[in-house]
Amino acid sequence: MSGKLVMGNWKMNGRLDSNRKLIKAMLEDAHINRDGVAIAAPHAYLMQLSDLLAASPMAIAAQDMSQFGLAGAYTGEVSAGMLHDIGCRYALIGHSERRQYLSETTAVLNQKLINALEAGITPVLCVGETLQQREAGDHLTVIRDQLDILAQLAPTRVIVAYEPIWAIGTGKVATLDQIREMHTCIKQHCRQTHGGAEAVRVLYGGSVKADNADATLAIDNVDGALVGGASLDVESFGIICQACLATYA
Ligand SMILES: O=C[C@H](O)COP(=O)(O)O
Repeated sequence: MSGKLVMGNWKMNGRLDSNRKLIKAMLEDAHINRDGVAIAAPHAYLMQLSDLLAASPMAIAAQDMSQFGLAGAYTGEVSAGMLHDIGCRYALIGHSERRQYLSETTAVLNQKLINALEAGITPVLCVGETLQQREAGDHLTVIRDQLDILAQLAPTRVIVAYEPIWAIGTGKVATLDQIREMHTCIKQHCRQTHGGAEAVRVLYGGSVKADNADATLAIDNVDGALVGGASLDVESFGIICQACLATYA
């Protein structure tokens, strides 16, 4: 898919009934019900979304996957192969909330990236700095270190999501200059480490809302958005999806 991608990350939210109502409303909005829009739902609801979206060009995404292989004695784990089997096109890898609460290491994330690619799923590697790292002037170094995991992988099959941790869920969206600087850094680093700058798509995430989507998505090197809270509200999400279409040259 060329063009800009909007991915709604429901995080740990949803119930069968409310999912049905939300997806029904999304299917009735032409700005949402189209190619280039994906929903990352909790594992428990991915099969429901696969069924509800069976006739839609919208994609489903996983919020994580097992570091372990295709099958085996790994109680509670969900493998990349299983996620592909139920129709997942994308999977978030290393979201900052998982790095924070579940202490995901670089080695674990590297294995998850490999598992995703081997299963035919496009991984979305989430990177971002803390406010303390930014205030110390370390934000570029932190992101470059997080990107090094991609050095051995095919750049055309990986998406990066830049999410300043201090902007997630806070309503404090990064400034246009901050976003421009970080997205440019990510593409330059990818060009230097594995010659894939043009191929690597970079999404922005961190308090993307209806009232800031136009400006955010119009920035060079912003190839789409990873939307948390606003993806649970069909009106807001529709405006963000519309902004994505409008800013795609
Ligand atoms: O995955 C989504 C990001 O964590 C952003 O979440 P947010 O839009 O609620 O700030």
